[in-house]
Amino acid sequence: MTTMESLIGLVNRIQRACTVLGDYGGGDNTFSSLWEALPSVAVVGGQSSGKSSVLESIVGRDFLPRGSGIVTRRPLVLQLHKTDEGSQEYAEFLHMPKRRFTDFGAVRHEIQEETDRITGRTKQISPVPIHLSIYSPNVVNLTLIDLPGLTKVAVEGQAETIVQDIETMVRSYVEKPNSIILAISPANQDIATSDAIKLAREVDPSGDRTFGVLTKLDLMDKGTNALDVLEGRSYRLQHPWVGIVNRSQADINKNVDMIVARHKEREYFATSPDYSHLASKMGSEYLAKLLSQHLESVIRARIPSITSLINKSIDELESEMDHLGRPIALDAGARLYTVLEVCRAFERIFKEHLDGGRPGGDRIYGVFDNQLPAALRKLPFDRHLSLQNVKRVVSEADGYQPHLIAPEQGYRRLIEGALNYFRGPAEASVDAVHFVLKELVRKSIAETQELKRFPTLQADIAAACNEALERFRDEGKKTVVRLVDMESSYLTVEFFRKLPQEVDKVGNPGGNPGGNPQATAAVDRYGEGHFRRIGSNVSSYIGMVSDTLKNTIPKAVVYCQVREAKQSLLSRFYTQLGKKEAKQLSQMLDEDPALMERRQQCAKRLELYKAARDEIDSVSWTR
Ligand SMILES: Nc1nc2c(ncn2[C@@H]2O[C@H](COP(=O)(O)OP(=O)(O)OP(=O)(O)O)[C@@H](O)[C@H]2O)c(=O)[nH]1
Repeated sequence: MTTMESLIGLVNRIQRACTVLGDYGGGDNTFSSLWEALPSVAVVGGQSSGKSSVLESIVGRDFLPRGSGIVTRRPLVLQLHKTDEGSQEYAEFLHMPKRRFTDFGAVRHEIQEETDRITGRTKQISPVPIHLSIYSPNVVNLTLIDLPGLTKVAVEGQAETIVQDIETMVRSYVEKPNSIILAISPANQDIATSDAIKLAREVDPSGDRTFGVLTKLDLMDKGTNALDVLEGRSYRLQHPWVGIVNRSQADINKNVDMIVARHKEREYFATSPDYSHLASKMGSEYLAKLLSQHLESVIRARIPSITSLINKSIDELESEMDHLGRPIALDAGARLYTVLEVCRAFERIFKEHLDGGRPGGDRIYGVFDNQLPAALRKLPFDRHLSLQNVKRVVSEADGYQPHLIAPEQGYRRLIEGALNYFRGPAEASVDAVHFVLKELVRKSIAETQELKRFPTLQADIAAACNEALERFRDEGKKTVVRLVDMESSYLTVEFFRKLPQEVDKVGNPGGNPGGNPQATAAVDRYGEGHFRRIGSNVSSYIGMVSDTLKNTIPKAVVYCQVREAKQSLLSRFYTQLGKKEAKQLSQMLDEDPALMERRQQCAKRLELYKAARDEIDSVSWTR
């Protein structure tokens, strides 16, 4: 069975971890707050209602700052730990963990000093809590949060907004559903005017989590009593009202000991004609026990939901941390490793785009299968091999002496002229593939999760890839143009060997294969049929070349561009990287500051939740 001590102690430890890691609610809303999930008792009351007195009575010690105006200007998280009878009482602040305070006057002084450290000596308020733990045999295990007293008017030296600021801060504590409200009202004032009850009614209309405390019962006018309130007739709450008699100002001035004051209070109720029937359920000691039991039962009920919040938050934070990437190491070697790792991740994605697995590589095949053949088909060979042009080229090639057999020069000029047209589609294929590759680089950079954190490295990789792709494009162009030039430099002889026979056949419709070609040529030399035949011969030669180039251009493009991009897109970049100094490497890894900040916050949060999970696990083991 989990002990009460361990449960309240558990929440105390988690609360301390929360404060150390900056989670005290109300702050950064991008994270779910663990603090807000923890049950706590918030002490609320108007100024001079007796809040400090109630807290001191519960502790049995005089340790809170006193004075005029707003004394409590930061929340005070007061964690009470019961120790063995006879052991020495001491106090500890979270902000100075090494020091044990046995002098409670010094505790008061430190609360004042620590308040001023954040708020300055002005009368400003701050939501950052002060954590104070008190270890004593005279307390019960309990955690209370003392909040600034609600006020109605700003006094000299205070900002006009102070009234609202205090209410906003107090409200932020009491409106969360896990907060138990200790609403302090003085008995010598009409309950209907109580600031504490007014606020409690707003945030907890059912009165489920409000404990009403009535102070100053001894200061009520003679002949009146507070039974209507204490017995729940004036304002009904789910929990019974508790009446309190604290030290009067005169007692404080006389330094009446708190333990003596507790005795006096007990005596007051025991002997009071009005309240003796309620005596066992009145007084600060009873209040402390009641709260402790209630807090314990609330914590017990909340543990499963706190555990699931913790586990859910750990999962979320871990996946966010994965997403954000690990923090970057400081030494040059580790930085170089990080850069290489990121580059490799990028290259992996780029290759997936080319090889399949990710889309885009198919567009390269699209260039070879559609764009190139379409461009080849569109070449203006009809114009080039029109009767008129063939006639002109052949005649010009013959000069003053017409050809005798086949117009060799004419053929060559016509073919060379036609072959030149192939340069266009060849170079266009190189360009088209270049743009596909460039687009794939852009996509791959965007898809490389690891690169997202490093805008500079992203730009460097993009520049290196584009530079490499330009080089591959140049090489690709040279190669395809060379393929075309090769076609011009040496024509396929075999094709032409067949020509005289064909000419012969055409010239000899009778089909005499042994006929004299010279004679036939001489007959047709100036006829249209002769030029048409030349045109059609050249056309079929060009068709043959076109078929060849349709196959060889893609080979050249893949060889020079695609294969190179796969194998050595970042080769030069890697060579340069090896020469870089630590400083240049760290410039490459200059993360987006917002991302760095977010990672730090996530890491802190994760630490908090893991610490909290360990705390909960440790309690479970003691069951
Ligand atoms: N006689 C008597 N005096 C009380 C009682 N409770 C508080 N007082 C006195 O009322 C005055 C205000 O009490 P505090 O405990 O300082 O009240 P507080 O709400 O903490 O006041 P601030 O911190 O100024 O908001 C002090 O002089 C107390 O001695 C009580 O039950 N009986």
